[in-house]
Amino acid sequence: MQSRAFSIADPNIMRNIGISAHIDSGKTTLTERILYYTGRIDEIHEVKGSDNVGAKMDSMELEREKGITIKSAATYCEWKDHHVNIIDTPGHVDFTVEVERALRVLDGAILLVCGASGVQPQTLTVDKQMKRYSVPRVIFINKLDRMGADPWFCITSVKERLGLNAAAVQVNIGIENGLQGVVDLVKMKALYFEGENGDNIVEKEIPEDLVEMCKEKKLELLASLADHDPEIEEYYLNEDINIPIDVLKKSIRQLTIEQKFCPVYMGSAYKNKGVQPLLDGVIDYLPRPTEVKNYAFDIAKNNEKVMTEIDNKKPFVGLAFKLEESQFGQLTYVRIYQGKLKKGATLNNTATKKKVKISRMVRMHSNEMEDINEAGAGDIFAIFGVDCASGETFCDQTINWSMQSMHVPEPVMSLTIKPKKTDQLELFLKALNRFQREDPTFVVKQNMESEEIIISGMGELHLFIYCERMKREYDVDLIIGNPTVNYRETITHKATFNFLHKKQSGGAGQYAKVIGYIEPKDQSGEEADLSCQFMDKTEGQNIPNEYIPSIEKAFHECTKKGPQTGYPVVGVNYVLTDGQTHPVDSSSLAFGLATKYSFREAFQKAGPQILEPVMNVEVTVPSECQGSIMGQLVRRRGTVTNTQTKTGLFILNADVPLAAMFGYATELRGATQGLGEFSMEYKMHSPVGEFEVADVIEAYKKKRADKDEE
Ligand SMILES: Nc1nc2c(ncn2[C@@H]2O[C@H](COP(=O)(O)OP(=O)(O)OP(=O)(O)O)[C@@H](O)[C@H]2O)c(=O)[nH]1
Repeated sequence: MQSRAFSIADPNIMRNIGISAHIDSGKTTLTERILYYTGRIDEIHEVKGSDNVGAKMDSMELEREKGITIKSAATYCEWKDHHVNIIDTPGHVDFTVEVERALRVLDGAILLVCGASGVQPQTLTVDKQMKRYSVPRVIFINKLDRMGADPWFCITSVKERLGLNAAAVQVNIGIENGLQGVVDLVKMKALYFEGENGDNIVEKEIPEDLVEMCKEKKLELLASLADHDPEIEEYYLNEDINIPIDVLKKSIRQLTIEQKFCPVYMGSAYKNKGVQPLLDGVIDYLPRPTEVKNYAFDIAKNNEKVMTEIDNKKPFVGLAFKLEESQFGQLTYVRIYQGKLKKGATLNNTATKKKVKISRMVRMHSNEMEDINEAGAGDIFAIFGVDCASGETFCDQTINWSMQSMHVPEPVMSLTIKPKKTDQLELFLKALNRFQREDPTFVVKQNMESEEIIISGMGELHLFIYCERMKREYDVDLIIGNPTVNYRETITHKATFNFLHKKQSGGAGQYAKVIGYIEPKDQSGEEADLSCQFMDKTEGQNIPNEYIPSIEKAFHECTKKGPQTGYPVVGVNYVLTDGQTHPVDSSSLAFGLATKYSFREAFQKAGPQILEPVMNVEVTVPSECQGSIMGQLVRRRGTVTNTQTKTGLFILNADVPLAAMFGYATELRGATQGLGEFSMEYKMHSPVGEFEVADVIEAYKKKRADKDEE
């Protein structure tokens, strides 16, 4: 471990960037190259390389084996006197919360697109996330050395499928095996990457055969900027491509930061072509921390929205955005939104109200670290030995601010697990506890009746990875149950209730009457409203105020377990309009029970519906498998949403219920001699088909009956 004290970095020469993409697009490979060219590592190791070293960023053993990045690692490097923090974000859809967390703290991103496949399902997801957090991006079209690569097809798919105003700032020189370099359209110069690892950039004139194309592409670039920039419009209308470099760069920078434009770079990380100009692009076009607006909520002032300022003199505000268990204790990644931090300082955790002393600060370089004594506004670093959960805010003791909370998606799938041997129970619980603190989408619940542990997450692979880590890191063997889909229940129309709960024979009596209705929530907004809300619309004192809280509580209790499937109820309002009490026999207990019965009764009348998670599935197969693939997905209740054919490949998108996707990997492999690939991401919850409803209800009844028998 190296130890080097750093002085505070100037936020004006700082960039906080992430690299996001569809699985296998080459993020790890690209990051590895970036670390190499910036001098952070001396050698290049391939992701699935035969040298057994593995790329630097994939620090977990499991990651190396699988060759996929499942945990984001933060690192930093220096490029042309700039200090660049990079978060390598995982690409697989099952790990989106890691991507979201990374995007939350970044000021800009590289959106990586595979040069042969263009926009893929996960590209859509990360793009949506970038839009949600207003992250400006530059695009890198990678793998241009691959068979079938076509940067112009990719740019069209970026424009059409992501709806981005994107244009190339480069033109490739050669393609596939013949990829030689790129033309820089801003400077109108050809760039070649010579030497064993492409370290040596040689600038030449544009090759004769590309001159016309470069002129055309430069005009396209000007056209994309002209709509938003009158100065560029002049050049464009005059078809004047000899625009001064600084004028063009200034426009690209401004429009990129405003998210009105995305400059597109291209090359091949693997073949060491085009990475250094991309780094220049990060510095030239992505924002400094000082150019990004961030807000916090002032808890002392009733959560008033306040703007944080990248200013070292202001009180410290930092967000813990990622936790990792390391051999030295819990490692917490922090992004500073305001102020600076010195080792030894004491901070407040706004969520827990606990004071914490910062005794060790480090900068991470994958799984290695460097000790630092202080860090300043805008920077990203890590602290040791601080007890907190991800998403919590730390403040200087003079203020009490909270950064906005992060969007955490609902888990869509569950598994029951238990340790094979009872003496492993303690380790088993310890591991579960740790995984939960690291990952808010990994949810652990105990079924009180069966004493089973149920883990829920974002998909099969997500849960599988945790089971695997349990074995490898804690040596706990598991008994794993069948995966189940997380259904939800809702209603389709309004239904009234008028329910009297009365028990007045012997002992203390019970009397409570509730009148009102339940109704589905308004779903006209962009995102589904899954909350359940209690509304008190009573007038007068037919139900005294003291009973209202127990009615509200009982309603929320009911929504935790829907009557048909035992899964939660979503998107329902319970509106109380009137009621009745008895001078002696009414009580909170009686009103609680009346509410439960009224809800159950009204629910049956309100057109109950069971919802299931539906996935956006993308399958890529050799063209000749087209027919069988369509058939497979239709049998799995899929609805085809898009198909395309490209250089011998057939690409199909379909919405398919998650419950129908179990075992698909094996079926696809069988039908395509192992040549087919698929990926899926959660899209929405939709009503279960009419033929399947009975099965889902039956399965729930059977489960309950089995439990009763036990
Ligand atoms: N031909 C070619 N292959 C590449 C290129 N970049 C990466 N690859 C290969 O593509 C595969 C995936 O690369 P990774 O760098 O692991 O991709 P990733 O996006 O980090 O993958 P995940 O973390 O699993 O999403 C590896 O076999 C790489 O060697 C490239 O420019 N050209």
